[in-house]
Amino acid sequence: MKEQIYEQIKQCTADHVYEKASAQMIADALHVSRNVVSQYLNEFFKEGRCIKINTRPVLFLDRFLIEEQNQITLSDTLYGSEAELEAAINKQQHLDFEELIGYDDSLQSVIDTCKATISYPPNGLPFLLYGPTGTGKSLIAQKTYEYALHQGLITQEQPFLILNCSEYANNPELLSANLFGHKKGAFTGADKDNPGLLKLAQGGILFLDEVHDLKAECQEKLFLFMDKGIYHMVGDHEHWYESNARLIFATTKDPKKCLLKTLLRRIPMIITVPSLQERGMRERIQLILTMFQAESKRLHKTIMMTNTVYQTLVTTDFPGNIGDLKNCIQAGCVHAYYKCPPKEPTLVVDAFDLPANLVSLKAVSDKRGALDAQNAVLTLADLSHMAGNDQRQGRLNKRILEKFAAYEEAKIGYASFLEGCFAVLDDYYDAIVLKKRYRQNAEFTYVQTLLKHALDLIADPYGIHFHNSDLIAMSAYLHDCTRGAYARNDHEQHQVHTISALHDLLQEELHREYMIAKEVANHLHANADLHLDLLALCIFTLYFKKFNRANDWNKRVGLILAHGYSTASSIADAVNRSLDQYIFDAIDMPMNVSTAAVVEQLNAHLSKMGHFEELVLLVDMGSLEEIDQGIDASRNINIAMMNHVSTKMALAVGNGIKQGRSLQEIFEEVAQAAVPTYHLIARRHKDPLILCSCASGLGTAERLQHILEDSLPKKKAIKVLTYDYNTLIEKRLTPAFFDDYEVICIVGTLNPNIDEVPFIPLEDLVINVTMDKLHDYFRNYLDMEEMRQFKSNILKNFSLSNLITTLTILNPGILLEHVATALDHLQEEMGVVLSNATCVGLYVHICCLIERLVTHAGIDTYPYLEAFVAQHQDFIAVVKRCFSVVERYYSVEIAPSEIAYIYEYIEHNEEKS
Ligand SMILES: Nc1ncnc2c1ncn2[C@@H]1O[C@H](COP(=O)(O)OP(=O)(O)OP(=O)(O)O)[C@@H](O)[C@H]1O
Repeated sequence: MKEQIYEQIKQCTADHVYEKASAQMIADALHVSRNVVSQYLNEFFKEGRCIKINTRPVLFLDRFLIEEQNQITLSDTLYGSEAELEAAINKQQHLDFEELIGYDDSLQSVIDTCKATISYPPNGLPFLLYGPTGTGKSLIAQKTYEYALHQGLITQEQPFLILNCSEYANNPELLSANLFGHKKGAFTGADKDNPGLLKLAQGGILFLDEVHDLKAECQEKLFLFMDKGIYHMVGDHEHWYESNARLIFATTKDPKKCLLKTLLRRIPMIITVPSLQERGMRERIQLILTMFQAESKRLHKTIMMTNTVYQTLVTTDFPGNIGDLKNCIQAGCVHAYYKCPPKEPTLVVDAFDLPANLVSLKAVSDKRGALDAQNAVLTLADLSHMAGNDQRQGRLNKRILEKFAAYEEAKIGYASFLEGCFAVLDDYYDAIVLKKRYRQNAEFTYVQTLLKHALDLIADPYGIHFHNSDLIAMSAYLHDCTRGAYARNDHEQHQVHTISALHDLLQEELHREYMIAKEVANHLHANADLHLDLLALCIFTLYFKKFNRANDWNKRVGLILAHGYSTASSIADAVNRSLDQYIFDAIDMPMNVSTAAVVEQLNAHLSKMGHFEELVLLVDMGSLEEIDQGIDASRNINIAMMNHVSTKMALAVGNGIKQGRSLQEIFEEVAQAAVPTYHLIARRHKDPLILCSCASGLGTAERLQHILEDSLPKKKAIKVLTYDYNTLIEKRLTPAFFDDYEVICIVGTLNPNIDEVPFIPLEDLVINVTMDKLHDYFRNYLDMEEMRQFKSNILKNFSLSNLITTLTILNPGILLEHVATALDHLQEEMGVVLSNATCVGLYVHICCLIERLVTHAGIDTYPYLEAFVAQHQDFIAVVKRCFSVVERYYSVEIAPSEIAYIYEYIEHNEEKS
């Protein structure tokens, strides 16, 4: 509802029917309560969207529309009356030439010349406006005067006077008398002195319209005045009179044919004013709009027109140009006004209201059919859209195309062409941003938000940054693109070839900016259905180049080519972002493509890249020679390649490119730094571990494991595992084992000699010689109290009898007795005395051995068994003898493999002793 009310206000403002912009009238129109409307209107006023005119009733007008229509910025939004508002507008305007439609387009050069000529020191120069009737010559002369006034060239007291020479075509004497003045009695009827217009225009401007009707004699007199500043009044040939009036002439006829050469020589500037036909469609729509607006204001009615009327007005070739068009519109409004009931607020002008000679009845009925089908009744707001917004954009497009035409015709070089385009964009920016000539309505805000999002997403990562005001200018352009399609297409139809040539040039020369523009265009199209046509794409490309003037992205291009779903693009994106510049493009390749396919993709990519001089190529794998040979040889470029890609490296290369260093230098440095270094960091927490491994077999080890587990105060903190003795000595501990465990020590019967891990012989635990070592090995894992407990448990659990009881299922007392006796025999027979520790070790080992044999789990493997048997026959025989009682008692047989281990014990004893 709120926006509906605002729309109503906008409509009333657009149509100049201010009296309908009161709360009551709007409430009636929208069938809502007056109070609701009033509340919203006051909100608009507070938000600064509406102007409030404190009359009775109070009126509300669309502030932005008023500002746009008058091309001003209002500081106040509250006025006592309409007159007060008008005065505020007039005060700000000081517009002079800007009031002319086409002032910065078709009339631009006309106006520039007028300004320059009238300001020429010391007193300005005369000039002649030449153009068909009704093209605005009188108006331009009038505006020149206002300009001179505003510029302080003349004062308020110094007038603008007009002499239309054609009015005196049949009475040249009277013309002369009016122009130069006359003395009393100079001719019949001259009953008093007349100073003449030249004198009256002293210090100001005298506009001599239709000057071709000035007789030769008069032209000569005028020539003398222009030459010497003096003249005779009619009837007084004795005195010379002086005037410093500035002269402006106008004619519809060829000046060379209708003016004396002498006079013509005195007029240094002949300014040709274009006909209505030459004004182009946009200006014509603007003219129609302002003329209808003027009528709407005058008649206090909203004006609409049928499509037929509109079509007629835009297509008819009016011989009397703008004057005729105006007459036609006025006549149409007058006709419609008489048909319209007095209280009807809207005036619809239809084809029958126009002068009969303009519209053939057939055409009317034909167009009526089409009209009904389209239900096309146009409001002035529609016209405003078609002409107003589009005008600026159209001008921008036109000027860019003019620059391009000059480039194509080799009148300017590429650099000047670009600079020229930037200047055009700057002008557009001035018009939109500095002069605040853009109406920031909801639709505009929407376009701006969309564009900002697209630019942040797409352009920003490439280092293209812009100010908010640039964004407003671009949004205004985009906004216009979405609107005045009608006028644009009409106007630019014949320029399709030029536009496509411009497009090709920019794609080639500004390839990267072009690609960004294209991405933005695709984004806008996909997300908001906004369509950028080819020319708009070119304008966006130029904008991006303008924001990025300092960098020549298109000279050296970087390309990352890597396998994987988004490897290359991710690296390129990261580097472009961190260097804040568009350095790398990326090609992502599937994992399993051949080098030939890579080269094919590469060439396809390069062919789209336009003109560049150096290519820096980073590929993740593949032969550089093959790639080099595959690159399209016709490209006249330097190539630097590296078959290695990482973000760090791409960053270093990118940095070198950004700094403008030579490719040789960049790559040398990068290659040197590319040698990889490595460092393994194992931070994972490993479990501390005691490993039990016994030559007496896994069973012994497992029992040992249980004793140790029982002895440890914190069972879970330190793990106890078993490991097969033979595997251990053959294969050692694998590195993976150390990855998982922190092996504190190996406890067992025989030393497996693992370098990295200390060994605690079982017997040492029994005979109690290892307490210091235990302290060293376990201090990192046990606190003082735990250590004390651990040691005391070891003492308790590792007494020989306890150990044997735990390790075997046999009667420990009998078993130990047998083993001790047998070992005593052995020492005797061998003539050796084994150390206490070795004995204890052998007790344990042999007890376990016997139990294994009893339980049929004997060890029949021993590395190098054959060699042992061959070399140690005697020892085997001695053992057999000494242990014959044991063998018999337990009904077992000690195999050579078992004897080999006993041998090792004894041999170690020798090493120890
Ligand atoms: N650029 C313009 N913008 C708006 N209105 C214009 C413009 N040019 C002309 N007009 C309007 O067109 C009408 C004809 O203009 P004007 O009388 O100045 O033309 P002219 O060339 O002097 O004609 P003539 O040669 O017949 O004297 C006027 O009502 C004028 O206000």
